[in-house]
Amino acid sequence: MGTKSHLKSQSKGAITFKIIPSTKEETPSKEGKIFIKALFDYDPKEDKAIPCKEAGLSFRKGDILQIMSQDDVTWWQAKHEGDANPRAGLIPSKHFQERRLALRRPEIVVQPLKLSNTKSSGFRRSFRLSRKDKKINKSMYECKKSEQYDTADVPTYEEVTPYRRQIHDKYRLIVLVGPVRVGLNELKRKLLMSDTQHYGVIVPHTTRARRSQESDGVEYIFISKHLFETDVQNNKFIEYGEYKNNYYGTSIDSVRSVLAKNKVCLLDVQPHTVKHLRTLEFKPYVIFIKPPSIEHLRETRKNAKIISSRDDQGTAKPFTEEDFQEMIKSAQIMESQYGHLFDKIIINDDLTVAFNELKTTFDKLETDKKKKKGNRNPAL
Ligand SMILES: Nc1ncnc2c1ncn2[C@@H]1O[C@H](COP(=O)(O)OP(=O)(O)OP(=O)(O)O)[C@@H](O)[C@H]1O
Repeated sequence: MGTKSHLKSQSKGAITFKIIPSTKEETPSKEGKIFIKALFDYDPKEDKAIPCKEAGLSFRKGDILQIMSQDDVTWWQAKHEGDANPRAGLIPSKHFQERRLALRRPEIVVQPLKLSNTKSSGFRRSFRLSRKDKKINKSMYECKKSEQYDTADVPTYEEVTPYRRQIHDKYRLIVLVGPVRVGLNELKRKLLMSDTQHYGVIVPHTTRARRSQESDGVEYIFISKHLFETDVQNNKFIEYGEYKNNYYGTSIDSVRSVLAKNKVCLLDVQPHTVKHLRTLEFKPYVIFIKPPSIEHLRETRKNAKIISSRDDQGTAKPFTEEDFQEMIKSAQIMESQYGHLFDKIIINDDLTVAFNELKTTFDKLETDKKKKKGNRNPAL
């Protein structure tokens, strides 16, 4: 969608962040330590190529590893972050892992997701309905190079740097991703209601006519088609789409304005958009909301109603078996294609349990920071 160049040019907002040259994997960080986030699961016992299985270090997708040596081009030495044991284990180097995964690629059959774009009419309902209508660890690490995923088709490792929010820093952006109808809006609404001062959502732009009960800048920011198209040209939108001859979009500035109010900005986007948001300015914490098994969907959603995506008047209908199957299939595709971008996965089975897990995740991030910094400032 081309928001990247714009986002890049705006990334100066981060004060404490240091970029390292993107081509030098071996460049040590300021403290002389290199940390990487694993983007795949690794078990040395399953690896036929490793020279000594006992010397290997197993890890899971999402683990943070500290690199101890990159002297060998094929096998790096690493240990789990925070592990007091000084003994490092062998892990495949980025180059080696990329090469062998690329060779294995034909086996992986991943269907491209049908994603909303300029001409799409099937984008999330939340895009079209105003939010007002619907009442509403451990140490943290963040990406060092927002460009990495653009170049690396094969997810292996991503270099990260310890995340320390400074007192005057804004909150990180919270990005929620999930298949259509999994319950993103419901969870967002509950979060907003739980603390309206702390959480915020963006006001989307639209070119549709304002209705009598609506106010500009509240339900939507109403703009002309011409201006919308100019803004698209200028990469001002994170996502946009067309529905019934009108444009709807989420602008980058609308995210900034929520963060400027010192609120946690809750934003739901298509998964392919996440990589454009992974900038030094936003440092998004990405949560994938996943459906439970089909049996649990049948059980939990038996009284739930969905609003038809083809109907702007809000007509509700019950979930069908097809809706459930689609949700599960779409979640599988999302996870296999974009799983390496998710910081956390929450299963929306029982709504209250999912909400509490979401809340605990945020609270934990904040509590950890408060403890570390010894002050009362919330930090996400
Ligand atoms: N855990 C749950 N248990 C029961 N019902 C749920 C649960 N989560 C969501 N729902 C219900 O499912 C329906 C769809 O949820 P919601 O509108 O939040 O989904 P969404 O992912 O935001 O949809 P869209 O993609 O259309 O924007 C709503 O009626 C909601 O109340």
